[in-house]
Amino acid sequence: MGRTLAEKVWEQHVVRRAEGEPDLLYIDLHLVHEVTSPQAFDGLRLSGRTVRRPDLTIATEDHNVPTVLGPIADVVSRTQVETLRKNTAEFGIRLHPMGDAGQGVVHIIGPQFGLTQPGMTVVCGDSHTSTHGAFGALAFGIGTSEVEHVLATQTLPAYRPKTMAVEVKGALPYGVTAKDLILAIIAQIGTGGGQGYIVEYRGEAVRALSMEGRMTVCNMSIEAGARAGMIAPDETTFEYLRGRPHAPSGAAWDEAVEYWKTLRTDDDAVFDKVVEIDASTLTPFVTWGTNPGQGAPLGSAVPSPEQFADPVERAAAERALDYMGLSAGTRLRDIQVDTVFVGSCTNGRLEDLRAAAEVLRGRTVVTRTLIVPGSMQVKADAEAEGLHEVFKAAGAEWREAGCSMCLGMNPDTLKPGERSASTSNRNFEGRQGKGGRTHLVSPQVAAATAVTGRLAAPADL
Ligand SMILES: CC(C)[C@H](C(=O)O)[C@@H](O)C(=O)O
Ligand code: SF4
Repeated sequence: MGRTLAEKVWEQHVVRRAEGEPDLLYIDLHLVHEVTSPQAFDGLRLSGRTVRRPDLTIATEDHNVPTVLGPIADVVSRTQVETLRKNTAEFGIRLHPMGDAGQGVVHIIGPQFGLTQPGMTVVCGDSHTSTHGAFGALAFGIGTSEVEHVLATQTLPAYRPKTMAVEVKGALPYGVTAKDLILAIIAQIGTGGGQGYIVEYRGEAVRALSMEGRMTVCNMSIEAGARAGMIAPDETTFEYLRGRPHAPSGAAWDEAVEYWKTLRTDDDAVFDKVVEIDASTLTPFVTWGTNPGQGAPLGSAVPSPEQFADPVERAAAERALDYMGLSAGTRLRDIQVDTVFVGSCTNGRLEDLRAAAEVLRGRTVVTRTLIVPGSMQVKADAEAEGLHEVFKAAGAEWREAGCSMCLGMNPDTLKPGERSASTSNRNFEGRQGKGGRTHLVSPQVAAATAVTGRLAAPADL
């Protein structure tokens, strides 16, 4: 019987298998940031161990960094960052600190450097590691004790998840983006729908996505509860990787591409579960609730909890409406926001900033609008194209790279009761600051919303 992409990459990395035990997987790339690594390094020190492969380990400062130049005011944040600096120096790990040209959100810099490659196993103490699956890598988030295990041994014990295919038929209509697609997928399968599975996104609409769009989709796999998300590598992948600092070159490149081409699900392979979605029916999608599955087309209204047959979902909707300060039947386009955030590892890449700039060019924002590049390289690239001038002329704030308002671990937060349209991936209660209310949207919708002050698509302008 044929094998799925996930099975192929998994099998390629098993270094030890025993009945009734998790497989021991070899890890090709270990990404590290300041939040989930301190105890892991402490553990190494306590047991007198070293880092097995510092050359396969790379660290960056992203969650706690302010996005305006200057020192870190918050003591906890500053300590985390200083601790990462000490740890990486002591254990010989490459670090991209604040202000460094290579610094950025961990899931943006891996692909940007060409470190993330098809067929690899990639881990990080961070749930959105699933982003790297866009390259046909098997990439997942791990806990702090697992971070320690990988640092010490470059391996990870893991049980093999089941496989799920998300078949996206048809083509995305004009103006409908990768973000809308993944929000629609999560609304369909639910935040627990992917639990226990590695999801492979397939089909015409997925093949048509750019690498950046594919990363947006895979990034949010975790929001459907999946262990990982993957997309088979193809010409789009190879073109993205060609010439990047860590991509193979010369004869090694040709060899790598030959191998990468084998990384696809065999025609006779069987998935444990198959979900279908028709891309041609989709429109811009936004969330109204407090989990990423509580979303709906922008053209619809806030649902009434009674619409949910499942009692758990109904109760969740009730609570969400209460927290969000929304009432059933309100048109989503009538929801007024006071803050717009374009950024994060979901939508903080150059293509996202271009999309936002296209909408904001020659227009003026009426909300507080933060445009935060996902990395310093993205910032440099955007500035080389003059995008920062477009943002500034529109009245938006152009910031330094970091996780920023994706989560309240740095100075960029919402105040209680404030409402944002955010290109990030989580709309949990308090995620962007205590009492803050988050609507997840695409960069295009974010920019249009900044112009009108209400949830809007570019076509509304
Ligand atoms: C802080 C970190 C552990 C966390 C994660 O695991 O995803 C963060 O990146 C997030 O997006 O919530
Ligand atoms: S940008 Fe957001 S989702 Fe991504 S790593 Fe940072 S906090 Fe997590």
